[in-house]
Amino acid sequence: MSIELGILKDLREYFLSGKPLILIDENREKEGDFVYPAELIDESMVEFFVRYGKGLFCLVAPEGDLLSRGFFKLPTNYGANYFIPIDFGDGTGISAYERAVTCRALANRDKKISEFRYPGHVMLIGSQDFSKRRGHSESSVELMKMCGFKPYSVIVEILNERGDSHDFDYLSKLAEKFELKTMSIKDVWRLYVLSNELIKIKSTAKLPTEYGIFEIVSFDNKLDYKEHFALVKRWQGVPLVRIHSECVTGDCLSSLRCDCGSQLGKALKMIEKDGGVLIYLRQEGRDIGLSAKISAYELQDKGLDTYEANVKLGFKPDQRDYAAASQILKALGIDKVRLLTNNPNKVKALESYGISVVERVSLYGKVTKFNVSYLKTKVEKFGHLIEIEGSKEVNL
Ligand SMILES: Nc1nc2c(ncn2[C@@H]2O[C@H](COP(=O)(O)OP(=O)(O)OP(=O)(O)O)[C@@H](O)[C@H]2O)c(=O)[nH]1
Ligand SMILES: [Mg+2]
Ligand SMILES: [Mg+2]
Ligand SMILES: [Zn+2]
Repeated sequence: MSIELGILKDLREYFLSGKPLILIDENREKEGDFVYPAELIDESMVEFFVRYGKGLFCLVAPEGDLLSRGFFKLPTNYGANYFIPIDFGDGTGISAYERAVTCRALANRDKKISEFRYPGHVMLIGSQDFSKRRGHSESSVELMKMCGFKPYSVIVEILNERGDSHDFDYLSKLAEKFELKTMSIKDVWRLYVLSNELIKIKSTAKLPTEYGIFEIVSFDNKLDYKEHFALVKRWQGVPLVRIHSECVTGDCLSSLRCDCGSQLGKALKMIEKDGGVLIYLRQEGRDIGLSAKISAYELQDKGLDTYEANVKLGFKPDQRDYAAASQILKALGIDKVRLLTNNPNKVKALESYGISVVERVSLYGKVTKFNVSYLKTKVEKFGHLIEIEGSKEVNL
């Protein structure tokens, strides 16, 4: 059994043992929620959520499921996906026992809104596509499904003694005190990518190029809905693979500010000769987009380096995720690669998504007086393995 399936099996047993998970959103909200399967929740778990969570007690279901059963959205001016809060049964609705009954009733797919009272005391949230929104709602529902429960979760934000919901230290102390498991939404995303086939081959055509004749392949992509594509040359054994992030300035305009264009040409030559795959990821500007990259260049013209400029603009130094690349490789029937890169983070990222990198093959681009400081920053701040002085491609 893969490690991931083992994790999910353990998690199922953990929930069945009557313990909630602490799910941490480290990127967007920087908050932690208790999460528990709606079909299992009972009075004592609701009481625990209310006593130790203290945030908004919510029941999450896929948006389409709620709409199809007649539940309706509350108006919102900022995109929150709250639905009308509900009660099941004819009591006051607020007791721990009654809120547990309401959650379990909603988890019974046959029950329509007409069997509930509203507005009630259990806030309903519609979860959306996990590929489009990576919040507590989406990740908790997907986690329920991956653990073999129905797609209904109960969540509540965890507030510390002062009522602050952004206290990671408090979360780890609470986890220790009650021996609770914690996971990040990023962990859930990785399990989701490993458990679901989100990218499939769509079309394949012949593409004669100056470097030789390749097959160009497009994909149906339900992972991030971007138009990544691949160039393939039939290979023997473990394929030579280049995972190339889009760089319009380098790849199309032969910019000398970076080494992307020369890397692309070199990679195509090597793949044409050895056989293998070039995956072209639509991740312009280390995934900040072209116009933001030009703003980053503007800051670099004023003296910031490529790392500092991203951060100054409010981005991470490198926004990229390689989940799509891993699924494209699997769609092409590849799970072992010889990877053309100087970037150790790409190797680590691919391996975290289940691709084994049997060899890293350096791919030096041109070193020019226009890109030497950019390359030095990549070595010093991103850990890239480029021997600038040693590179044969130097024309300073
Ligand atoms: N934000 C930002 N992105 C840049 C800058 N210069 C180049 N890029 C982007 O960096 C990415 C480089 O992609 P790759 O060459 O595939 O990856 P890498 O990190 O250089 O690692 P290698 O595999 O060793 O080439 C592209 O998306 C470029 O658009 C810059 O100054 N700022
Ligand atoms: Mg949240
Ligand atoms: Mg590069
Ligand atoms: Zn570039």
